[in-house]
Amino acid sequence: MIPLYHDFSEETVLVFGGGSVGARKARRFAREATVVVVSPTFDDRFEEFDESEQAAVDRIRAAPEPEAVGEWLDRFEPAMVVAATDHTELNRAVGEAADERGLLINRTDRSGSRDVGSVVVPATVRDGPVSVAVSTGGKSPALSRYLRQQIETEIQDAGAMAELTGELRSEIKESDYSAADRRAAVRSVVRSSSVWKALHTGTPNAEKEAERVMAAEHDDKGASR
Ligand SMILES: C[C@@]1(CC(=O)O)c2cc3[nH]c(cc4nc(cc5[nH]c(cc(n2)[C@H]1CCC(=O)O)[C@@](C)(CC(=O)O)[C@@H]5CCC(=O)O)C(CC(=O)O)=C4CCC(=O)O)c(CCC(=O)O)c3CC(=O)O
Ligand SMILES: NC(=O)C1=CN([C@@H]2O[C@H](COP(=O)(O)OP(=O)(O)OC[C@H]3O[C@@H](n4cnc5c(N)ncnc54)[C@H](O)[C@@H]3O)[C@@H](O)[C@H]2O)C=CC1
Repeated sequence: MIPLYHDFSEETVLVFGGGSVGARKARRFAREATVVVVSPTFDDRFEEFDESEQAAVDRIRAAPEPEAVGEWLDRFEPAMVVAATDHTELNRAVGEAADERGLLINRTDRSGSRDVGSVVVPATVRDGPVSVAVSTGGKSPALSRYLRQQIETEIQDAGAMAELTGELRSEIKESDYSAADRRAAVRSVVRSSSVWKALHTGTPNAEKEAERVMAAEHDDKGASR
């Protein structure tokens, strides 16, 4: 399996099953998508959603039979469907109906090899625009979760570093740096312990420090030519 990132803004994600797993997936996709959850019962976790999550998640109380699943997909035209019920036949019908319509499908009750369009939801860590996704190929979701917790501390302030180097990249694109010098300059900043330190301590001079590191790298290169 090969990880890709998918933009769900302006899209609908349709979840079948309002148990603990349905709640977790609904919350995950509510970050970007409009989420519709169809289920006869809803777990208490739905009550713990914050305001923006509540606003993005519609709950519909219904218990469709497997033959009726296609109608729900046609009604909401989702980009992705999540099968998260405890009803295997229904989850299978959701998978088939999504496949017939060429929609992405997440079978939460399955691991192992998958058909085209059948996707796995990884454990995800975020810091601003930076995200790290972990999957064990379905072998051990608990390990994905554990590794996600470890990575959380590793990527502290990576979001601020992404913003900072994003700006510097645009600036030096306008300058007379060669492509090779540009790469070396940005690399020197993301590897710089002094820039990371400035970001960790929240001092306002991270940008100045980054510019200093870049200029030193540029001078070094100039000197060696
Ligand atoms: C294939 C996959 C399909 C998918 O859902 O996309 C899948 C399938 C299954 N999970 C099961 C169980 C558990 N899942 C979790 C947790 C998570 N599961 C997630 C993803 C995935 N789970 C996909 C593969 C990811 C990968 O490749 O690693 C995470 C990462 C993302 C998320 O769901 O948001 C989220 C952690 C999020 C976080 O914390 O960051 C825990 C841990 C816990 O709850 O503490 C347990 C109990 C412990 C255990 O079993 O390991 C079962 C058995 C059910 C049963 O026994 O009935 C199946 C079905 C089967 O294996 O057949
Ligand atoms: N991918 C993952 O991370 C995990 C997946 N699982 C799998 O996910 C399934 C669900 O797990 P939980 O949420 O813990 O179970 P749960 O029992 O808490 O929730 C199941 C939900 O499905 C609903 N449901 C039943 N029939 C339905 C129908 N016809 N249409 C719509 N909704 C219906 C129930 O009302 C309930 O809200 C399990 O069967 C298991 O195979 C379990 C744990 C983790």
